[in-house]
Amino acid sequence: MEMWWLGIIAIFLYILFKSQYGFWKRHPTVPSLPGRIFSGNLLDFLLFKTNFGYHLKKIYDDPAFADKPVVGIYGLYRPSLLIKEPELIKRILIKDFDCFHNRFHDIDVKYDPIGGQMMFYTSYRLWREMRQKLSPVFTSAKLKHMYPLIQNVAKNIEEYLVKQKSIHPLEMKNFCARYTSDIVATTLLGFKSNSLENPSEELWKEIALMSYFNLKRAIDFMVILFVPKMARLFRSKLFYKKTEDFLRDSITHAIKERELSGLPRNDLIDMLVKLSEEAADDGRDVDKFMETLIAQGAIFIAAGSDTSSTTMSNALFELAKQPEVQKKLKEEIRQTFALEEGSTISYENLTNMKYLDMVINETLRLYPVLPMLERKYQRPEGTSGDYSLKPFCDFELSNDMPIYISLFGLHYDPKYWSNPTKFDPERFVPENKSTLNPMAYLPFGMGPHNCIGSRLALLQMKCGLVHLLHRHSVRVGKRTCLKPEFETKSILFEIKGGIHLEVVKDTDLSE
Ligand code: HEM
Repeated sequence: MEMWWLGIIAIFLYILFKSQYGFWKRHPTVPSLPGRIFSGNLLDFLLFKTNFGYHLKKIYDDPAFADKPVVGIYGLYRPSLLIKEPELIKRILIKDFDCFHNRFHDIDVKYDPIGGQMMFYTSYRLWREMRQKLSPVFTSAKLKHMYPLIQNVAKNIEEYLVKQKSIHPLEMKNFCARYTSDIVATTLLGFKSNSLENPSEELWKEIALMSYFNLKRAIDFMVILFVPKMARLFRSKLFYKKTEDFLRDSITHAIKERELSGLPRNDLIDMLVKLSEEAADDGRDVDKFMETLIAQGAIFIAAGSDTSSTTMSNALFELAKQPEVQKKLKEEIRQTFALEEGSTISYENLTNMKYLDMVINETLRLYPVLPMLERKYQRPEGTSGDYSLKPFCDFELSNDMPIYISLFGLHYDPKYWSNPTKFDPERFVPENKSTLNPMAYLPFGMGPHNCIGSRLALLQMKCGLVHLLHRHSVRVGKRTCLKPEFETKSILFEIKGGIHLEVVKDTDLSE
């Protein structure tokens, strides 16, 4: 009898999935990939053979969809759209933001109050409040104020290298991650740490754990990305329990300390203290609101370190492979230091370094560390009807349909970039900028949801690279893998096994 039931359920599921996977066939105006039962178009990704960003690029590059504005895919069982046409991307990210103001992924706030309230994951209402209130942390004036703190950490890496042998093999991802972790400590949390000299620094260890994906965490991310409603069933949370406890304790501690000391530092914690006071004045439940504040501190720590250290180490990898580019950058660094006759570079001079800017832009093009953007269509309140993709495609998006934009695909598309696999900072020479299609280059996203920390990211990466390359060069060594593969479990686009280079004191370059 029970077998009968199982059989009926299996047939029911089969018919359901079959009808689901017929969606794009029923909408032939959209070119699409046929979906496989249960995995849709995600089999390789589900088997960890590929990273989701890389997987989307493969679909983007499929010759069957060359010159197509959109491609219909199945995210597991759900019909979703990959958008390729830059003008349509502009509509989704900017012009029609009121229809696309939420990302598709979702986290159950009751089950995961920290993950679910983070600015990156939360829904529109809380996002808008937090984005408005926290944007002032990243104004030019605030960054200028933070600059000496960043500079101290950057000088520290220079001094650390000076103390090493003349040829020093280093795994750059790890090295840069220690640097960005020390910057998070000083600019966001208000304390000094030195994870280069002291690898057992707690913050560094916790940040390293945040970017570590074991099988369970990789599955948790898949659930959050594709079947968010099942997160509770799978017990999927954004962070490991240990990381969550650390974030809760350290951010609460930093806020309480600052309240007690009353000494402002113009950083994130000052802003969180201010928001907590405003919440008390408005009669909000302060304890509950503290979780909301911790969530914002947590996303800044999580998003602030790994993205920047990955990009910095990717830049060093390309510089090591292309000594001519490195030479040109080092000449700019030398000239900029010479302007000030000392061991430091002012904020203005650093932000005026054109070639450094070009090198970082080109690194972010080749290695968009967050390789895709996502949104979902939601009817604005009080309206009815679906969203038409005309004149690009005769199709209407229905409510909640997921939308993906492949940064990795766009950044390598020969329609927008000549010789796209070549690392060539000259593409970003200021005179060329007007010829680039802004929607084909989106390393920090675009529109109201764009990266709130992009200016801090650029500042810390530039300052770190300048001090690293001030008296040293990087070169390919015996352990360097010149054809690297990418992590398949991580949500970020990271080189597998790290980036092994040799750091050479400039006087010893001839060796
Ligand atoms: C190289 C470094 C970085 C890269 C490439 C990067 C990239 C991105 C991208 C692509 C997005 C999604 C934008 C969109 O959906 O349109 C994003 C969002 C975000 N990033 Fe970054 N990011 C970096 C560094 C940082 C830093 C340093 C912080 C904070 C200290 C930060 C905080 C955030 C937050 C909070 C969001 C969500 C913004 C929102 O939804 O309103 N990121 N970032």
